Amino acid sequence: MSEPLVTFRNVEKRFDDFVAVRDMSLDIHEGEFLAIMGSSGCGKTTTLRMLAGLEAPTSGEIRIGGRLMNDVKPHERDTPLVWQSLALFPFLTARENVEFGLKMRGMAAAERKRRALDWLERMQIEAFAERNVATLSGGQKQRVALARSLVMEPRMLLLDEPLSALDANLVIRMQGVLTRLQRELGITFVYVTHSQSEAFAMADRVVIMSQGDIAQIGSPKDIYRAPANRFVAEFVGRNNILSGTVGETGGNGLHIDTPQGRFVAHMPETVPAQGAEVSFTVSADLVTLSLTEPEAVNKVQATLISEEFIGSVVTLFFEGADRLEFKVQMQERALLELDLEPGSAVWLSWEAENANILEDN
Ligand SMILES: Nc1ncnc2c1ncn2[C@@H]1O[C@H](COP(=O)(O)OP(=O)(O)OP(=O)(O)O)[C@@H](O)[C@H]1O
Repeated sequence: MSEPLVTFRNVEKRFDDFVAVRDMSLDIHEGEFLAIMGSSGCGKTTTLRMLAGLEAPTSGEIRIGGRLMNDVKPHERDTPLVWQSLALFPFLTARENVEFGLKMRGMAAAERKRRALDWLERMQIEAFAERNVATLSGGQKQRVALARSLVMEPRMLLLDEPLSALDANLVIRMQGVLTRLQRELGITFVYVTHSQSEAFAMADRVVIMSQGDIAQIGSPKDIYRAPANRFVAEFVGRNNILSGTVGETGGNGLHIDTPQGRFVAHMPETVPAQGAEVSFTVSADLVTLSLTEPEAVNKVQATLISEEFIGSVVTLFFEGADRLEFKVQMQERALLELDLEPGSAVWLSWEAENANILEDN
């Protein structure tokens, strides 16, 4: 693979005694869409600000295109940042804001106007081109800010919650617009968000951060199907997490004894010793629900507690032995055929290959 565009090597950022980013090592490749996700205060924005040159790392190295960037000022970089609270010029129109950078580069008036209008149109706000930005809504301003950065066709764009002020429908539309543009233009996107659906829908790779550390880096599918640790498993998606001790190994997989019964998981690359404590996850959409006892290796009896509908997908919450919560996700249509109500007793089952052993508990 070619040299990464960006490398973080053992980067730490401290504010006095507080460690906001700890020993971060990360490569970002040219043309990649990388999302950084995590709960509030985990260090996402600090990471992005270091990349933009707005904060200097306390230790470690950040390189862009091979060049050491630790002390390079923001204006000497080709890495514009689109913020939650964006610094548009309030006394200019939307179009003038978008044109600003091109004007600074000395582009002729007609050409920069054409380009600014083109980008405002792509962001679906051409109707507001001649309006003073101070009179625009938060979501309209966010799109002007995106147009203003994209019109410069930078090599890399840093985005901090750029869609946070938009309503749900517009978020989905803008996700489509941004991913298409990113692929077409080949710009490297580093995109900070606390929204899992946004990160997973758009990014090639997702970095999950927890209290200044990287908890996992991987494709959305890898992180969704094979969370590496309990933090990621709880943070991402609808995972069932079971814990127990390793029974005999070999044969058809790893046997794990838990308070809910003995289960079989497919053999992980590093086989834990007999008697070791392990946890494994099963995605809620990989659990099968039956009214009668199924012919399955892994099965539990459980009682329905509640249901949660999001669009046509429903998540069912069950209680199993030892009061463990189980989640099952299915299409609403399939649920209707089962005719369940709170208190209904069912069987839940899953394949051994869908049990993912956590690398650390
Ligand atoms: N200039 C600063 N001085 C002191 N502490 C800071 C400073 N900037 C950030 N921090 C602290 O560092 C931690 C990480 O902050 P950061 O803004 O990177 O979090 P985040 O993951 O982007 O959170 P959010 O999703 O809430 O924006 C927080 O605890 C924050 O209070």
